[in-house]
Order: sequence, then structure tokens, then C-alpha cells
Amino acid sequence: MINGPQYFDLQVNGYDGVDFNSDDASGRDYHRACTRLANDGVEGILATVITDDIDAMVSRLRRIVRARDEDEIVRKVIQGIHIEGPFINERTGYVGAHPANSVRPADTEVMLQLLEAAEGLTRIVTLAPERDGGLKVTQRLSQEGVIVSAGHCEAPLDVLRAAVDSGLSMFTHVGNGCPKEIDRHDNVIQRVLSFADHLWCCFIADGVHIPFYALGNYLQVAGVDRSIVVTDAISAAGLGPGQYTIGGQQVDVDEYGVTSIAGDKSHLAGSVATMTTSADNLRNHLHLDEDSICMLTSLNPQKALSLT
Ligand SMILES: CC(=O)N[C@@H]1[C@@H](O)[C@H](O)[C@@H](COP(=O)(O)O)O[C@@H]1O
Repeated sequence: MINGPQYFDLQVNGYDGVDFNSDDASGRDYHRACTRLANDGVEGILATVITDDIDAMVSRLRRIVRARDEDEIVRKVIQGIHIEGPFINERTGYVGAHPANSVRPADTEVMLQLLEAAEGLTRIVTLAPERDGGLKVTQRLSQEGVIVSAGHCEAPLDVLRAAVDSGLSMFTHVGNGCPKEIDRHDNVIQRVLSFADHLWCCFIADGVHIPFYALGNYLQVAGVDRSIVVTDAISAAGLGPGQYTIGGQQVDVDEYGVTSIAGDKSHLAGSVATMTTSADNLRNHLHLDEDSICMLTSLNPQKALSLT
């Protein structure tokens, strides 16, 4: 997709064999991943750092900052950072692939430490509003101009409403990061969809995280003009089945692109999608027109970041 609309991906944990949450990714690794992203028609991404011990998150954030400082293509492609965790819901199902023992309640001091390590590059923070007491971190982040996105959460309706009033403006991978067995009506997916007028709703369109017919329903309710497609790609993106990593965890990828943490099939652990395969899915499985695909994969993510 060289001459078409350029994709913009708000959630990328790795690409082409490079894990952005690894403790030994080199500048050369970042160069390779970003060159492949650019060749795959991706104009910009937010490199995503997920829950871990704070020292590990800090050093991974610094590593991304350094890789950008040293290399033009990395600077061009990695347009910012998405910090996903550690202030998420620790309960099984909601915590998903994040290491539960590193999850913690939201804390302004810790948040500031992470923001400082990212040196002004943080554009999105995913947290669980119900774990942000007094919504203090939500308020602080929105004052700082950082997008607060709810995710890996089970926020009740009144907490979501208060979070929106405090600056919450996005929801991370709607339909995922929640248990498979939840109440058929009163669940976090229905709650967030009821707030879709106020939130950017992000979806993973790989056909593994959400069946296409359900994704079609979600997009109709949320509206293509308020929705964003992300890959949530891990290092396996663009490669075949095998064993990969996200941070200190091993991820198995099967021949259908289903990811799992070392033999535990209870939840997914990122995708192997690229923006090209995601756009193809929207075209071929959801039969969306090109304008809608462009909004979901390029215009809306940039609008959310106030880049257009
Ligand atoms: C990189 C990464 O790990 N991304 C998340 C994962 O954290 C989460 O566990 C899963 C939940 O999906 P599920 O709720 O459908 O299992 O979605 C994504 O794959």
C-alpha cells in the first residue's frame, strides 16, 4: 500500500520478530521493525509497553526513547508511546496476558515516573477506572494532554460516567480483556458501547480476537466515525506460527494466528495482524467501503491524537 492512505496504529507491542517489551532489543532491532512497518504502509505507530515491574517498564520506555534518538526511521514511525498498565484490573479474565503480580492500583507518583521515562512521548495510557481511586490519575493525565483509555477493566456504569467526566476519552480493545463468561447484559462491553458517543472505541480486527459478525455489530453501535482499528501486534506480526515473547513471557502462536502465553489457552496474548491484513478483513469479511476503512485505520487514530 505505497500510494494509498497510510495506516496509523495506536497499539503495537512488536513487529517482524522484534519485541518492544524486551530488555535486549537493540537500536538495530527497532530499525528493522520500523523499516518493515513503513514498507507495510504504516505511517506511524504508538509503541506499546505493557504491565511489568515499574523498573522494567521504565527501562523499556527509555530504550524506545533512545532508539528514536539514534535513528531517523524509528523516529518517523514511532510517533509516540502507549503505556498499557500497570493500573489495570488484576482479576482473571480482565488482566488477560498482563502479569497479574505486577498489576497495582493507580498511583500518581508512579504514573509520573513512567511519563518521565518516556520523555514526553506518552500519548495514551490504558488503565482500569475502577482501580483509579478518586480518578486522580485520569484527571492528571488528561491535564497533561495524555489520552486516558479504559481497558482490562470491569468498571461499573457510574464509574465509567465519572471517568468520562474526568477526561476518559477512549476504550482499549473493546470486546477483549474481559472474561469469556460474563453476564449476558450487564457487562463491560455493553457499558462501554453505551458511552460510545463520548469515547473512541478501539477494536482488534484480526478475526481471532472478535468474530467478524460481532465486530460488524460493534462498529454499527459505536459508529465508524468513533471507532479505531488497532493491531495490538506482538513480535510475531508479519511472521508465521512459532514461539515469541512479550516482555518476560513466552507467547505461542498457532497456525491460525491464535496467541497464548506458554500453553495457557484461557486468554489471547496479542495479535499477529498487520494493518494491511486488518484492512483486508474489513474489506472482505465486513464488506466496508474504502472511506470507512480509511477512517478506521488511518484518519480516526490520527484524529484521536489530534494529528489531523
Ligand atoms: C499484547 C497483548 O497481550 N494484548 C491483549 C492481551 O493482553 C489480552 O489478554 C487479550 C485479551 O483477549 P481475550 O479477553 O479475548 O482473551 O487481548 C490482547 O491480546
